[in-house]
Amino acid sequence: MAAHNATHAPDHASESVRAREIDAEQTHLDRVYRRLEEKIHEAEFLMDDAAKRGQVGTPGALAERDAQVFQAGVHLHRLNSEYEDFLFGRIDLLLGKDGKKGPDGAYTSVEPAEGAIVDNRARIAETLHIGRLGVLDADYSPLVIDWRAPAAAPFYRATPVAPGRVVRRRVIRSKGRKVLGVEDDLMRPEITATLDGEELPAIGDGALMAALGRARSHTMRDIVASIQAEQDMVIRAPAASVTEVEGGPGTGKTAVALHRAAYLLYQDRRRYAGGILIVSPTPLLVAYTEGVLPSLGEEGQVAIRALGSLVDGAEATAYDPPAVARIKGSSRMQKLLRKAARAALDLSPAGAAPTQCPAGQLAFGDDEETAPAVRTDRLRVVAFGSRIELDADELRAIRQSALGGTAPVNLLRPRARRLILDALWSRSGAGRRYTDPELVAEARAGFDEDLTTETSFQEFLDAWWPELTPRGVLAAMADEKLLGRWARRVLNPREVRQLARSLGRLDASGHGPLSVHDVALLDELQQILGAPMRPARPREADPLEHLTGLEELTTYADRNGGGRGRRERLEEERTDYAHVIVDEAQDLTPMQWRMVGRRGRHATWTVVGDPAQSSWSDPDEAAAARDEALGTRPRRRFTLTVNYRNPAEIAELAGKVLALAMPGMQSPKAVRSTGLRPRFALVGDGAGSAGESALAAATAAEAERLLGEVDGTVGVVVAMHRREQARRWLAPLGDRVVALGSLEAKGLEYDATLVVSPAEIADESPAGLRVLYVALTRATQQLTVLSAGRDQPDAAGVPDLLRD
Ligand SMILES: Nc1ncnc2c1ncn2[C@@H]1O[C@H](COP(=O)(O)OP(=O)(O)OP(=O)(O)O)[C@@H](O)[C@H]1O
Repeated sequence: MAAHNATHAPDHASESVRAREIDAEQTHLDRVYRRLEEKIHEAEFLMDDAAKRGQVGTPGALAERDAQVFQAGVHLHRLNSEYEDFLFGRIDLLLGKDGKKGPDGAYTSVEPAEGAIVDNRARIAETLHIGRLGVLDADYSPLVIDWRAPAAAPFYRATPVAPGRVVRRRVIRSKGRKVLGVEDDLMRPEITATLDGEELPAIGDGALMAALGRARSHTMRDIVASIQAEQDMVIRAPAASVTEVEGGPGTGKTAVALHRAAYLLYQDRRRYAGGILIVSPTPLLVAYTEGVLPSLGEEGQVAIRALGSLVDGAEATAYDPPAVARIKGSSRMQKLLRKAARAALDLSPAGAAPTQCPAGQLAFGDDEETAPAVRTDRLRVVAFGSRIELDADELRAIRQSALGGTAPVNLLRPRARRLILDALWSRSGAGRRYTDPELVAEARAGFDEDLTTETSFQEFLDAWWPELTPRGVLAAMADEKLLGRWARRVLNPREVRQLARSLGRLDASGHGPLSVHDVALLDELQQILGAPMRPARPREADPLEHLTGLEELTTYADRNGGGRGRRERLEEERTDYAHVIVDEAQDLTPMQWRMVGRRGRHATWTVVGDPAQSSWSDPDEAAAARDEALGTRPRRRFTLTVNYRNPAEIAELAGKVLALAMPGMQSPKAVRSTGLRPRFALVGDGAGSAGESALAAATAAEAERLLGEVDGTVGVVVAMHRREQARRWLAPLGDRVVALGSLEAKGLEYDATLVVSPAEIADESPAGLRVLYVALTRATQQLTVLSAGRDQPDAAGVPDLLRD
């Protein structure tokens, strides 16, 4: 933790020293921009030149041209993106142990040379500026070091306890091309250091506190200028295998995960051209975080997806009450879905069990409306002049035998077809007419050909072994009687009823509102059924890809119009990633772990979470599913210990719920305090609609009061069933206020938070106390807890759950 632990020098510098230091940084920034402009011109020239070479056809010229286009495209893509604080940091370093320089032109040694400090006096031997991208001067000396480069690591890692070569660490604040201020931390306050003969001054109040004090908007900001040492260790951890990060609320897990994605791309762009997937629990958190990577200069290869949007063509919009969520998320569903997918074959529209099959119960491929009215309880064919028939029992036996394999159900159809032909052939007795095996084989080939080219035979197959869709099977499970049969020894009758009712919101073809849990079931079914056999979509030719074969240029093209749609489609089609980052991992249900696991079978992983915030009721079951998804890959574990979000006053109150929810679990240490204690408010008495309107009035009044207190956003957290109500209550207050169901608050933060009826939130589900802990840890400045009768508040309005 660099800035946090740093001994901060009092601001001795006079205004003129401050102005001089700002001027010096301005001069450097001007130089950087001049160099950037030169590079832009160079890149444009190269692109132009490369286009001309395209007309020369020799292989050598083409290879050279491709390399040039690639380089120029990378430069243009990066340089064309104007960043507000392109340059944000600087370190002043002592002479290194050896004289070696890295590829970025900086000395590589971490430790100072012997004799670098004499009698507590030292000379600054190297000054490095840190920015969002690396920029070399025309003579290859480093003007700006990329924040992800090894040479930038001391900017984040140096502390007064282990300062290495760093004497002064400076954060530069700028807007556009203008430097506004600097904040310094001295890592070796005991020494007097000189730079170019002048004493090194220290200015400002430290960068971290400045960053934390800023008002929050509806989107997250990057933290490149103030990443702390323990966070930096995670961001720069080697990519191999699995990196697991735990830490309490506000410790920067989400921020670290996003910065790690940018770091991995910087380290090994080619490898991660295979894509990085960031899985977020809710669309709200996706919207909150998705601006961070572009601000770090990365967007092309990273897909941030909510759990409910991981399956193409499905989008979770519905909410499942906890009891239903528990059934759908449980790993017991695997067995049930396997059974349902196989049994669903029996439900063909004219199948052997028509009474069990409400019309249109299943979707058959794309043309469900024109499903043929073919009998599937017997098969009659005419071959070699005689009639052959298979009855219902024989067909059932054939189906059972075909399903004996483990292959996906839709892919077993050719096998079933072969077994039917075998049975018909044997019934025909034709094989016995020949003794010569060659003649037998010839007759059999003719027999098969005659039958399989018959339209009626194909129609029978289509009806008897229809192509099942995940949605169709899910919809079939809404029939309680059928579901009860399929779920025998897996779910109890009450669970069967709850599940069937919940799936009843889907129409016969499985369309209708899906929940985040349904999406994981669809993914599992997709796996069980296998991809429907469709003609491959013709791939669109991309002129730039044709030129270079390299992803970076595609990103450049996307930025410059035209290519974006294509990139989004590529993301949609991609199901296997090179690296998977799971945010709020404690919340994934076993079925969701299976869904996410399938997207990273060959990936390396970063998994961040906090068990104390888990809204899943059976953590052991989820842990087992997580182990299965991550396999036997070795794991590297990190813990983040400092809460950067909540002031100590709010963290302390939340700690009371933590003690109830997870006895013995340590709260992270809050890094600052505001002196403002959380406020307790009460809803007036009243039952029924009077009580409801009192709650509405008190919620709106307190939200309005908080709006007056803070510059940024106010989050109002209510129990899930009150979400819609609360949105209506708060609508007149404008868009600085957001109403959130308790489960939607995950990962988000607001300047002020109003938590409405803690008891109601805690009673919502078996994990309710942990969900309440999440709600209480969303505020960066102020927190109000509003209690109603069920909260049993004391005279001061403190609800029972939050009393000592
Ligand atoms: N080093 C830092 N410098 C400045 N701000 C930071 C730093 N680390 C974290 N923050 C800020 O602290 C807040 C909390 O970070 P983040 O949301 O990543 O925490 P989290 O561990 O994911 O929290 P939760 O578990 O509650 O979702 C964010 O506003 C983030 O920008």
